[in-house]
Amino acid sequence: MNSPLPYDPQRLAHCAGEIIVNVRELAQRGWTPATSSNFSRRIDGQHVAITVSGRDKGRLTEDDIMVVDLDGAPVATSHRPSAETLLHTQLYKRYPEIGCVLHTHSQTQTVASRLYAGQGHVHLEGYELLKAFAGTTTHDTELDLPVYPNTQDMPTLAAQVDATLDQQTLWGYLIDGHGLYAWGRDMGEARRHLEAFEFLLGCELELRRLRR
Ligand SMILES: CSC[C@@H](O)[C@@H](O)C(=O)COP(=O)(O)O
Ligand SMILES: [Zn+2]
Repeated sequence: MNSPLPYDPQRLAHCAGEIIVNVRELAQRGWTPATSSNFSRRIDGQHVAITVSGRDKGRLTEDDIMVVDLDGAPVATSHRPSAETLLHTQLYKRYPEIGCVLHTHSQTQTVASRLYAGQGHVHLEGYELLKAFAGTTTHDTELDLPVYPNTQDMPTLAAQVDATLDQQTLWGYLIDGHGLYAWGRDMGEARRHLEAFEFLLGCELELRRLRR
């Protein structure tokens, strides 16, 4: 007899469904080129649904979503999780209220990451859309979106993210030449944050072009 699963399969099906529907829309905008990007959703206090490594994120099915524990180890599956699983699980581990992490590779995100890598952050100030970030109630605010150097060494990157999180509340960050991570308490909030960063980075790039 098969041993029972350590998570609720109905909850997994719900999380996988949310990922499939939302990521299809993000992919249609061109934010997940060439199998890039990865996505996850918290199932419960110890388990996370995450995309299988290397899959075409624009055509996800239930077989492309697997379960890992908060250390990133696969649970009841032989699939290989995203190469960047640690960047997801570090957030779920640190913040019990976080329910969703979205990572995309749009052109706007990637170009902005290149332009602002030297500075280490993108300063965002004076935009009405800053109110899209949870906890912000006025446009009269500012935030620095960090830009970390790219590396294939996930523990190194995760340690840099952790160090920043010790200093300030964040809803996302850029990786140089790579893309954006954004998160939230549920899919809707994570997606709102992702879309807000995309829009604000687009504004910064356009302003830079016009001021040249
Ligand atoms: C296809 S290049 C992009 C990858 O190296 C990586 O950055 C990425 O976002 C997707 O990796 P994955 O292992 O499929 O989750
Ligand atoms: Zn990536």
